[in-house]
Amino acid sequence: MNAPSRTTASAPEHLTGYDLLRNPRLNKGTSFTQTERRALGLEGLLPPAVLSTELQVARRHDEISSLDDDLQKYLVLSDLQARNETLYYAVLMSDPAAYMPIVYTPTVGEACQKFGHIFRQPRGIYLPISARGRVKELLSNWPDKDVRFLVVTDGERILGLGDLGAGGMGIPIGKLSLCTACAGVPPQNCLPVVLDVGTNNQALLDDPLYLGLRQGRVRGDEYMAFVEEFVAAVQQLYPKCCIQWEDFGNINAVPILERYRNEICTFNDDIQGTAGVALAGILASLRITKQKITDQRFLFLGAGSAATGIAELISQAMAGAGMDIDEARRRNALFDLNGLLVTSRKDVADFQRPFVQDRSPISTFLEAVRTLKPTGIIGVSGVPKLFTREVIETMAELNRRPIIFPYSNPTSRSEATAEEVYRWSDGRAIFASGSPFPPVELDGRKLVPNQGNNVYIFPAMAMAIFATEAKRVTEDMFLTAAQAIAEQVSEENLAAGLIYPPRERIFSASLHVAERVAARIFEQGLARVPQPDDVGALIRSSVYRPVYPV
Ligand SMILES: O=C([O-])CC(=O)C(=O)O
Ligand SMILES: [Mg+2]
Repeated sequence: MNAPSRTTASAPEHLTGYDLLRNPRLNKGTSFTQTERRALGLEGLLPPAVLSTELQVARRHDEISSLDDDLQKYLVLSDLQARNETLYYAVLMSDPAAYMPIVYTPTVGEACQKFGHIFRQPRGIYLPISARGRVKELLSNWPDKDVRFLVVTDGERILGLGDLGAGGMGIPIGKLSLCTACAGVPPQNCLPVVLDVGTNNQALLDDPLYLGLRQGRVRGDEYMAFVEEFVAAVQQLYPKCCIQWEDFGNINAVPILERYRNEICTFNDDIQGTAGVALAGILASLRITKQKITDQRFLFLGAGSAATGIAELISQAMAGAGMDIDEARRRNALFDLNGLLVTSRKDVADFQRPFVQDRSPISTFLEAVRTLKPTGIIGVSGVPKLFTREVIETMAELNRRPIIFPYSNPTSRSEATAEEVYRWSDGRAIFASGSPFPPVELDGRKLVPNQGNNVYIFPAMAMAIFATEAKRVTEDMFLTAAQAIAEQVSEENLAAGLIYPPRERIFSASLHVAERVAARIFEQGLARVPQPDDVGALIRSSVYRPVYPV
């Protein structure tokens, strides 16, 4: 059944001629009909042929596939977004598996690194800390007045690439493109934001083309006051808006989430979204190994907020299966630059404490694997190549089907490649990486690597929140999302080692997740709309489709 669905909003004002062609939300390019051209003063401004959306999509597809440089493809797509928003989404949604690696990881990482050098047209809101006291005024310049989903970064930890300052804007833009393309959140309700508090990246500070504030990062009380002003302004201007925090350094990510999670509708994607996708992958892996979650032990490479976020959600799932929560947390060990996090270490932060092991220090990751005998290792270090041959071989000796998740992004930061992990484990590893890898041939078998990326979570979460006007985002919603992803993996997929729904089907998979999460939001009494009889129909009727306004 086709529920009525939202398309691009039609013009409140009646634009004509070039004003219409230059309005990306209303522009149809060569798809304007003869009647529209006559009525809207477009005759003569367009070549005479009228093309269907399908042909327009095919034209862009041909153009993009003829380019061999991914950054060029990224630029073609972002120019399209600035020119014809409907067509941009029609292109992305026509082949998400092909276009995600361009508008998202890994290519978006390069776009952020080169931001000042490739800048063309503005998108989103830039809030420099020099505008403290006027944040609401700046935010009010955004043309859309019903912002319901906002992704914000301060650029300090962009993927695994580090501090990219204002160049981090590429991330909120890319994440929100996927909220629309993968789960149908209407673009007119989305807002990308950068909090520009300076950068400590000297190469950027020395680059004449750098576009952010040319100063070191502001920290401490002044920083928090700026964040506070931002949150208050968002609350006043857009009372139904959810704030997604993205790619903040640990030093701010953890306190910001703690400060606001019980006050407003908000979540941190790197902590909670990544946790959801990791747990989903583990739940599906257990369907392959026929083991229980309470029999698992995980060792994390990296002990930042992504690691503790995943470790905590796994612990909650173990506790849900009957295990004591403290015992569950001890089954998730963290390893960082200074070794295993053990009780005798003096440099443990509060957010890491639940996972600290009561044993003697271990200084190498290989030794930690040998001693703790994990069933799975998860890489969230941002440092490439740390899952060495010995580490993978040891995991394969310890486990018939070792779980190996090098999650760091982009591809250049992955703890191991798919090919390495499959080769060193004789094809037995259950592998998922944050950024995509191509299929691997091993002894005549074709192995298809999984992409364990929070893209399976945050667009669906955004849609559930949008449709229900949720008041809060709870851990329980991420547990539900993880289960809703894992339950969609077919037996046939599992037999081929696949632990996530195929990316080709990410739209329908996300709508399923959104429906399950929305149902949970109603159950928890967190919705601000009346509970419908059919939550699926509510989701479907909230979904944006890339169809031109009539
Ligand atoms: O953006 C991605 O691909 C996943 C993510 O949140 C990160 O690595 O920070
Ligand atoms: Mg991120």
